Amino acid sequence: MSGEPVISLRGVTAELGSRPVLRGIDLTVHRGEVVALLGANGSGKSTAIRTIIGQVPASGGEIALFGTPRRTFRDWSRIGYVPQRTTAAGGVPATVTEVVSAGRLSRTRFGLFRKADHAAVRHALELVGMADRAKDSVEALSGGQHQRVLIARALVAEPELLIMDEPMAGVDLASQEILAQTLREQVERGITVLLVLHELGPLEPLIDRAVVLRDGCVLHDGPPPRALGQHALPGHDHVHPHDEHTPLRTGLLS
Ligand SMILES: Nc1ncnc2c1ncn2[C@@H]1O[C@H](COP(=O)(O)OP(=O)(O)OP(=O)(O)O)[C@@H](O)[C@H]1O
Repeated sequence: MSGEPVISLRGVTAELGSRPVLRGIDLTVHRGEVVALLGANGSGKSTAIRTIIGQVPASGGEIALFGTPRRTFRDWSRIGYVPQRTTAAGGVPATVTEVVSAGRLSRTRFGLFRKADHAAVRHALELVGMADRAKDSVEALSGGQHQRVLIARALVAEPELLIMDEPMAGVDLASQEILAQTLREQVERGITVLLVLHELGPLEPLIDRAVVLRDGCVLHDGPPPRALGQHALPGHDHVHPHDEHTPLRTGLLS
C-alpha cells in the first residue's frame, strides 16, 4: 500500500488500572486502506482504538495521526469516531437530527449552523437510510437504526478517517446491509477506515488488511482470510461441532 500513513503506532503500551492492556503495538494504516482489528474478547482492541483517539493515555511508544504526533494533533474534524454502541446510548433524550448535528459542530464557527451544515446533516441521514426518522427520538430506534445514526454522526463532518468499534454488534441484518453499502460508498470516495470487528461478515469484501491482537500484542498483520472466512486465520483452534473435516486452527476471534 503506497498511501501515506494516516495512523501510525510504534511500540504503544497502555495500562488500565495497573493492568497492562497494550504491550507494544505496532500498527500502520495508510490512506485509503480499510483495516479490521480482530481478536478475542479482552485482547485490547477497544483499548487500542481509544488510545489512538486519546481517550486512554499511552504509557509508552509513539502515536501519529496524519503524520502529526498525537499529543499535538488538533484537527479532530478529520476523524469520525463510532464508539461501541453500549457506551454511546447514554439515555439522553435527543432527536436523530440533534445527535447527527453534534457530529458537525467541529466544522462550524462557534457552533452556528449554516445552510451547508444543515444540508450535510440531511445528507448523512440519507446515506444511512434514516432521513425519514430525522425528527424521532433516538430512544425510539432499534439497535441497528441507532447504530446507523451514530455512523451518520461520524460521517457528517466529512472525515478522512473513520474509526469504528464493532459497528455491526447488535445490528439487524437489514441495517448491516445498509451499513456495508454506506461504508462501500465512503471507501470508494477514498476514506481510510480502522474498525474493530468480531467477524468480517458483510464487510469482508471491503477489508484490505486484518490485524489480529492477542493479549495486547499484534499476532497477525496481513491479508484478511477472504476465501475461507474468519476461521482460516492462523492459530484458530476453535472446533465447530459441524466440521466434517480436520478442525481448522484459529482461536483468535472468540
Ligand atoms: N476500565 C478498565 N479498567 C481495568 N481493566 C479494563 C478496563 N476496561 C477494560 N479492561 C480490561 O482490559 C482488557 C482489554 O479490554 P478491551 O475492551 O480493550 O478488549 P477488547 O479486545 O476490545 O474486548 P471486547 O471484544 O470484549 O470488546 C480486558 O482484559 C478488560 O477486562
